[in-house]
Parts: sequence; structure tokens; C-alpha cells
Amino acid sequence: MSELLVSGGQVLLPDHSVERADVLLDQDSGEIVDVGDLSGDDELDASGGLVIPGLVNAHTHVAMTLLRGYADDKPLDAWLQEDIWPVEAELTAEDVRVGTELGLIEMLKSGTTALNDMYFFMPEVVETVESAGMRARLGYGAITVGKDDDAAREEMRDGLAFAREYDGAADGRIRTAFMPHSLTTVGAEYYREFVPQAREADVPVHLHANETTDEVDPIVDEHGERPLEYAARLGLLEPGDYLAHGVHLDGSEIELLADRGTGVVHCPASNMKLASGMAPVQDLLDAGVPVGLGTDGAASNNDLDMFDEMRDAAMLGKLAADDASAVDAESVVEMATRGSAEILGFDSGRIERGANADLAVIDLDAPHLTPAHDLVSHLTYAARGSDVRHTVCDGQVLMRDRDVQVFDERAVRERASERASALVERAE
Ligand SMILES: CSC[C@H]1O[C@@H](n2cnc3c(O)ncnc32)[C@H](O)[C@@H]1O
Ligand SMILES: [Zn+2]
Repeated sequence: MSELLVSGGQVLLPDHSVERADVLLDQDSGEIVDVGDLSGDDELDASGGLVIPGLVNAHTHVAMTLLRGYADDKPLDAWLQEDIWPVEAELTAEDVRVGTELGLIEMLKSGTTALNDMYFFMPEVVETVESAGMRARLGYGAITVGKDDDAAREEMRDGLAFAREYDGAADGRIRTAFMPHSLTTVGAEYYREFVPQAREADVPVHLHANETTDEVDPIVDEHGERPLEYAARLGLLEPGDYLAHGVHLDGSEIELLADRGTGVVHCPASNMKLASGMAPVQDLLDAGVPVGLGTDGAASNNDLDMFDEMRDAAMLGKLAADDASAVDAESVVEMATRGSAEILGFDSGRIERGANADLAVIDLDAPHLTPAHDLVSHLTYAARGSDVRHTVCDGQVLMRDRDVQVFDERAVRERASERASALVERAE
């Protein structure tokens, strides 16, 4: 058995206490073997650091790194229709590969070990995630609006075929989902036809829902019911399904999510930047809805740093609830780790014997992390992605001493800049 000892650090335990301990990883099974006062041959130095579960970005569009800073300061609908979708129409498979490489490097450098990606050219994303050594739930984002019936059905079939073909890839590190884009960009008839096939294929369904009032109001006007009642009628909201955003939810919809065991991935930075609104995160937590955290794409954030997202979630959660005690530091750390991992169906997000060996080591030796009254508070309110020293997934060291081991960072940045410029030129 090949083992790795993460030694000499403090460890964030599942009950949010912090103890001085070593963490022993089995690199063959990819699991945590033990946590305590341990010894081992191959060591990863965590001295002066805090070992935390790898962060889990439960909703993003990774290759949108190529569009970072391309279009800002607009609401969702105008942003998508006027700027983003015209450029995305020009994307090539190679653009998505390079944009994904760039995004995964950014994630590894900020302590993220697992992610959810909904985008285009997903076989290239599978290959890139596999090379990165990360864990992911992936899906082709299907849109039927503006397409004739044949093209719309082909779009949905492509989404299902991808989910079927790649589930379990990369030795099980890659799982898939059926990912219709949203309740307004995919027609009801296509949900009716294809969601039962996703159930047969035993893959969950992930979509954007209740993100803006511009999206909610037409559903209420047309169908005389709330969007999630409409979604349930279409066969959505089963246990294991998960929605991105859930900003504009009423009490009955929150109850429905709790009853069904459907998760919500909160994306606070995107919701603020696009002025979409404030999700009722404390109400969701109080109701027992599974809640995770995601950055959304880098064009509406504008980074993939989950530390930023944790801080934003805490700040916005308090504002939304008009209560400074709402969405506290422990809840936020839980959302970014175990909460997101459970939504994606991974046994990660906790430093405990038997769990996946996915972790990050945070350097505590920094002025903005001094003094150290409460390290959970620091993770939510004070730490930055750049404080991450090492990132480990499935027992493999993917970033060591801030050096990403799995890609040539400089070469990827160069290629991504070139590809982004050429892409934008093609679209203009
Ligand atoms: C069909 S692949 C995913 C699709 O979603 C777009 N997108 C990016 N951010 C958002 C958001 O906040 N709400 C809805 N859709 C979003 C992305 O540009 C792709 O076209
Ligand atoms: Zn999104």
C-alpha cells in the first residue's frame, strides 16, 4: 500500500473542532486511513498550517474563464443574450479544453478538489478533469429554446448520451448528471420526454432555477403556479437532483425542496454581480434543505476562489435574513465542504477515517490570519485562496508548495489568453 502522511499541522475535524494531528492517506484506495499522532515514510509538510477538507465548488461553468472580464455590469438576461451566448456560439472543443485547464489550475491553487461543471464540449472536460486528478460531476448543458423540434430533441439526447457514457470515468472520480439549462430555456415537452430517461439511466438532474424575477414571473403568469411546483409536475426535484441559485423561493417551495431532498447550490457572488437577488439561505438551512456552495462561471464572479465565495455567502446571508447571526462561519464551511460534496454524491468534505482523501493545507503564517482565536472564523471571513499551500485529491498531491503538479501553469495561461482573444475576435 502506498501511503502519504500529511504531517505536523492542525486539522479541522467534522465537528468543526481543530486539533493538532497528522492525517494518513492511502494513495491506492484514495481514502483517509487515520487521523491522529501518526508516522509514515512519505510526508507532506503541514507544519504551521491547517488541514481542511478539499473545497467543493458545486456549480460552475469552468471554461467560462475565457470570458472573465469580457462582459460585466449587466443583469442575467441581457448579459447572456447580448454578450455571452453570441461568443459561446463560436467556442471550439479546444477552447473549452484550454479554458477548463485554466479554471482547474485556479481551483487547485485555491484549495478546491471537486466541482460540478455544466457546459459544452464535455468529453474534453472529462479528459481535462481526469488529467487534473480532480473529482467532478459533469453534464452537457442542454438548451431547446430557439431550436426546432428535431434540433431540440437532439440536444436533449446529446445530454443524456453524455451522462450515460461517462458516468464513473477516471476510476469513478467523474460522475455525470443530466443538465437541462433551466425551466425557461428548455420546453416542458422535452422535460416530460427526457427526465424519465435520466431516471432510467440512474443519473441526477441539475438545472438553474429561480435565479431572477425575470425568470420566475413568466412561469407564474403562464402556468399559474410557482416554478418549483411546475418543476415537480415535470418530474424534477427527486432526491439527488440539485438546483443552482434558488434565489427567489417562497415558503411552499422551500418546503417542497426539504420534503423531496433536492439540493440547492448557493452562488452568492454571481447573484450579487448580476443583481439577481439574495437567496434565503438561512431559511433553507432551517428547513433542512441540502445546501452547497458554488462560484458559477468566472464571467459572473469573476473568479473560481471558494474562499471568496464563503465570505460572500456569510455576508449576503446576514443581509438577506436581516440578522447578523444568520449563515454563520460554521454553516458556511459546512456548505463549502460536506454540504457541496453530499449534493454531488461524493464521500468527501470531511477529514475522517474512510472518507475520500481530498484535502487542502492552509498556511496560517500570515498577518491577515493573526491572531488565531477561531480558525473556522478565519476560513470564512479572513482566509484567501492564495493561503493554500498544498492541494490533495484522491490521495494524490495536485499542488505542492503552490506549484501545480498536473499542468504547466505558465503554458496554460499563455494558451488561454491567445484562445480568449481569438474567440472574441471571431464573435465580433
Ligand atoms: C448550456 S451550458 C451553461 C450555460 O449557462 C450559462 N450561464 C452562465 N452563468 C449563468 C447563470 O448565472 N444563469 C444561467 N445561465 C448561466 C453559460 O453561459 C452557458 O451558456
Ligand atoms: Zn450557472
